[in-house]
Amino acid sequence: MMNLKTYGCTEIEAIPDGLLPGRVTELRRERFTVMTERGEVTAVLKGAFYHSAETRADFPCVGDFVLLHYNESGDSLITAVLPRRSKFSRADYSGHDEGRAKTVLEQVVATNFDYVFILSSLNLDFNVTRIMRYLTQAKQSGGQPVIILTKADLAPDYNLPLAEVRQSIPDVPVHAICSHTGLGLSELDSYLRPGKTIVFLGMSGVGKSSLLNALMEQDVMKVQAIREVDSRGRHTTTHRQLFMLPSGAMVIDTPGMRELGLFDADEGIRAGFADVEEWFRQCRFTDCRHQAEPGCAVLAALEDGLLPRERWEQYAAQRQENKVVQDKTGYLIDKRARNKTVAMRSKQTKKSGGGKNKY
Ligand SMILES: Nc1nc2c(ncn2[C@@H]2O[C@H](COP(=O)(O)OP(=O)(O)OP(=O)(O)O)[C@@H](O)[C@H]2O)c(=O)[nH]1
Ligand SMILES: [Zn+2]
Repeated sequence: MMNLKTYGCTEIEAIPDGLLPGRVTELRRERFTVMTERGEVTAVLKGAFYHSAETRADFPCVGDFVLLHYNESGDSLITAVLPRRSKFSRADYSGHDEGRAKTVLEQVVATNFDYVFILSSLNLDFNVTRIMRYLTQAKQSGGQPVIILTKADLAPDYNLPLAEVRQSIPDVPVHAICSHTGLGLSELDSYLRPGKTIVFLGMSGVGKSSLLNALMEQDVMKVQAIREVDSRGRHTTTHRQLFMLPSGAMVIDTPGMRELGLFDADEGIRAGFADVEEWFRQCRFTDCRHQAEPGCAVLAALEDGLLPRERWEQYAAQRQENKVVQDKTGYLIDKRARNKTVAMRSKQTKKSGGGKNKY
């Protein structure tokens, strides 16, 4: 029999009779996969849950420990979500018409992790300020941050940026790795202990899938280059979102976790270039592209030397780089909205009895 301790369950007080504890390893639409001491089961939420949950954040997500009514011959029923020791949430705008954000819902994307690996690549877009922004996010989550500098093979001398990060952020461990050669991976052993759970935070393309594959010692995730060719489906063989590593540690990798990294990239530019974007408000046209438009405040500021040309070029380069990331974010949001519409439609069909068998 599987012991739930293997899945990082520390202690559950007084389990009511007839209920079985488990950990959510996967969530698709409204169906959950839960690891329990009786093995892996599929489960749905008990109806009462929909009435008693006060906010969306109360609904279970990947990483949660839950209690369920075990059903041998069909879906088990999740009756409760146990208290979380850490969590990441994102703002969910999907319930609203475009451009008309009302109350923004909190959507939880991963829970009960011990470590937050902040991944940042050592290639050209290496940027300590961005790492610090992720660090703020990580600290709020309740997990313990660890900074991972990826693609060490692409840096002429990775010891330089490594020293720079260590100096700027002295209170957080920093490691340089290469998922392709395995360089530095053994330094991560101290985190990869049985029962420990890890999440990855970082921009698209920093090497999250590659690191997961390296730690899994097999290809469970497609890496970007391959994915662009087949253009569909992130996963190779599995839809799993909580991975058990050979070391006994676990990695949670949900689409929502990946989106967190994407959103931050855009925000990071806004925060890092406030001095540049401030000029935009003085442009004559609100949709000014700051190229050749009359009354463009940016062009005037460049002319007068009030905005250093170098700064403007840095900004433009970052924006360009981020465009790829934003397109991807848009794609994910669209996809989420589509899935939701489909789910709602099927619910309505069920309600009106359209989907039922005829006698
Ligand atoms: N040279 C080098 N390239 C790497 C390394 N790790 C990942 N890459 C490459 O970087 C690209 C992106 O890697 P992924 O692992 O797909 O990145 P990701 O963070 O999962 O990206 P998203 O799925 O968009 O979130 C791929 O072309 C990888 O081959 C590394 O250690 N060294
Ligand atoms: Zn302008």
